[in-house]
Amino acid sequence: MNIIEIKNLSTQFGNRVIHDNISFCIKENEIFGILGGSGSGKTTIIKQIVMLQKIQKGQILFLNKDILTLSQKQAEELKSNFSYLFQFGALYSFLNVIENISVMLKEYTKLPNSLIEKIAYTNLNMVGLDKSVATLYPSQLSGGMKKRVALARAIAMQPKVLFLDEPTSGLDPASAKQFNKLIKELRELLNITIIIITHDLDTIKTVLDRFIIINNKKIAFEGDIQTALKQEDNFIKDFLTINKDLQHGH
Ligand SMILES: Nc1ncnc2c1ncn2[C@@H]1O[C@H](COP(=O)(O)OP(=O)(O)OP(=O)(O)O)[C@@H](O)[C@H]1O
Repeated sequence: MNIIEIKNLSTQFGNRVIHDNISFCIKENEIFGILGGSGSGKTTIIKQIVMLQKIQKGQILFLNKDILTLSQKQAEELKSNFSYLFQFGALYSFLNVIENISVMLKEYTKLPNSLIEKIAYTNLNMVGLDKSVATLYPSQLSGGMKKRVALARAIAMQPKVLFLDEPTSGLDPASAKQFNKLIKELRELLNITIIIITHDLDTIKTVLDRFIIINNKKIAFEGDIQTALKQEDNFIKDFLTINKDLQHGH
């Protein structure tokens, strides 16, 4: 079952064409990657899916419904299905860990504080952090811990679709590997669809079920890593440059 379908999407800014008639589907419960060079329009697609950026030409369907035909109320409801972990998704420095995780719940739900706190602690646990960090402030956390807290905040509202923009950037290789493992565990635990923008070959190899590579305004590749590695296309080969590493599985 497709959760999101992009059909014949074309986008240009001024006279600069970013996407030229691109189409692809994201299946429910998969971990899907959007890959491509800098400026290839990865973020723009995500912004269009979550209705932060206007669709200029083409269609985007969410669970078979054209998002351009939604009423204001339906659009708001749709948006509540989405959650993000932005690349520089900063935590509020003046709030401690548990308060950071609770922010959205406090703002957008009418749940009693005691329940919000329980949910926040559950989410803290889900991202692999001990409750002893609950009262620490962001400045007291490592980069990997900050990412985990931001992830806990992103899943607190129980989204159907989670968007991760370069989730492992800035992490050392070991922390990045652990974070990748966590992403897969969360998909199982929460039964959600995860859409990732990434350049991290370990993420591409071990986390993504399928991905697209955008090049020169078009989709240069759509499929899984095994299929990608068999492509003769030079651009795809170059894109997966460290493919020795990929093929040998370490
Ligand atoms: N609202 C906008 N108005 C004008 N130009 C824009 C707008 N949004 C994006 N662009 C341009 O469109 C191109 C694609 O941007 P986008 O952020 O989607 O790329 P990206 O693939 O996510 O890049 P990166 O990997 O560097 O984050 C860029 O050249 C950007 O400057």
